[in-house]
Amino acid sequence: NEYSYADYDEYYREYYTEMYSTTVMGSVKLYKLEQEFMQILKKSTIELQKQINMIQIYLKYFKRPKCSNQNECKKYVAKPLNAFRLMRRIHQDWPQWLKLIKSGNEADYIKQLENEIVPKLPESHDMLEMLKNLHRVETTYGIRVHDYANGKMPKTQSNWTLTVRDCVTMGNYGYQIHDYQRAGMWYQYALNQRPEVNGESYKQMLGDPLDHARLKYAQTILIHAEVHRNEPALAMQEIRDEVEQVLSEVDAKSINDLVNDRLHQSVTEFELNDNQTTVYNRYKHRWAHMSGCRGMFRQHTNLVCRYNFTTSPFLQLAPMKLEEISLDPYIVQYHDVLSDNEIEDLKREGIKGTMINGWTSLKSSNATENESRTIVARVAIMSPSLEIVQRINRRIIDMTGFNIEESKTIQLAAFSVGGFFMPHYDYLYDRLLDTDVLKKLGDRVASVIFYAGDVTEGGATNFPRNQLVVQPKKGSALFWYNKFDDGSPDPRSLHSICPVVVGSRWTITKWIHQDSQMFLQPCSLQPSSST
Ligand SMILES: O=C(O)CCC(=O)C(=O)O
Ligand SMILES: [Fe+2]
Repeated sequence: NEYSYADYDEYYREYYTEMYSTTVMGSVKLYKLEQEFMQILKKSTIELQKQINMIQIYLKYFKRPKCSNQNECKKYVAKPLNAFRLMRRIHQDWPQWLKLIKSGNEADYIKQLENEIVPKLPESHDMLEMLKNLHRVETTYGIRVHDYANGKMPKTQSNWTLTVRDCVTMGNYGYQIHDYQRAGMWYQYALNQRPEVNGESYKQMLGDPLDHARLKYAQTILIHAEVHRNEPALAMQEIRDEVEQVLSEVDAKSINDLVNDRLHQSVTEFELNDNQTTVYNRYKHRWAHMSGCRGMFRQHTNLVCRYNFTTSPFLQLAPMKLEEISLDPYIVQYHDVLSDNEIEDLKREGIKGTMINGWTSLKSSNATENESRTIVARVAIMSPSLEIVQRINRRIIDMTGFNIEESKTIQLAAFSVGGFFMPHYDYLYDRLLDTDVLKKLGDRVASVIFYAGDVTEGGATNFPRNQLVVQPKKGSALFWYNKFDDGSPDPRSLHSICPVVVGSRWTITKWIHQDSQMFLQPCSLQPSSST
């Protein structure tokens, strides 16, 4: 399988290009870029002001009596020196003034904007990725638009408010992906906002967002109603085309009447159907994933915390705090297994190396240009030659008793807001075992996830089939089996990651492969043997 350069280019872009939207660092870069932009704009006002001052002086100083008819003009130029001065000014001075005015276009600040800001602007796929992330948080947690726009997350309050333009953009995204329920709520919210301070000036420059929102809202109302009346009869896109066609033919007043009528109802039809249109309810596991993320699983009690002394000789000296999350299937969380310093070392090395985009799925061979794949995290595959990686591998051996001789890399992942993973199995079974590396290593019998940080809100590891969620806790590690002792896959190991709501989520993933374990006793970890 050799890559041509063209393929490699594509590969490079897909996996290596850092987007602003997918990491906190990316957002920091954007924040700095905006500050730079503001600096340059500030400079531009000074330069422009200078120019304005000069022009005003010119206008004042060279003020002439206005000649409103032929005779008056004649009278002025009849004085010979006036004619001379007129000639001289126009011949000598005016070109200079023209130059001054034109120089505005070559001003430093414009060059700076072009050279330093424009090349760094985010592209539309970057913006799209961010909208996907926000939409995922919104729909997974069922956050109301009013709350979202005011930073009120299910568990934490953040200090932000979205502007009308922000809300219309959220609406447009919903509309674009056929989520008319969310689109309707965002448009409605935007249209109900009081006019912004300086709104008129913004409108002049950026256009009136509400003009557009009014029409979109009307379209959304009709599409939403039609979709619910008529679900299987027409495809979404057909309904949309039809509604857009109909509304392009009616007068503005009818649209306004429709919009105004709806706007003043306090609870809209959109809100009433809260979980009908999200994609999640079409799939059982997706639904369970969402329930878990929303905190709807029952609480598990009767489990214990204890110290693990037994897995390795080392543990007899430094036992690990172990919390049983579930006995069957066996899922445990080790606490305080990574120190803050180790975490810092690891992140530093990870960031220093190459981080690549972690995608939701492999690119299918018949993928079209804008296939709906999503970046879930930035990932670094870290080499076992690094001291910190050796330490962590040592820790994994101590914790689990497994042999990881053959696969000593570890994977660092950074998820930013919206970062997630849909329910999946870590075992490959017969899926990818035909690749050389995996043939050698064997399937992934067990998985270890270290939490390299706390997450302010969201980001739980979710086991939908067991109705269990585990919130990341800095320095702790989660361990579970993906397969039964006989090597057959355990479907209860299905797991997912709830979207990050606030903050970022750092983890280290280690898959424990089958073949190194041939001569070990995986059942030594069963709770019966260690209590
Ligand atoms: O980070 C987690 O909680 C789980 C990660 C995961 O499922 C994976 O890397 O396979
Ligand atoms: Fe996984």
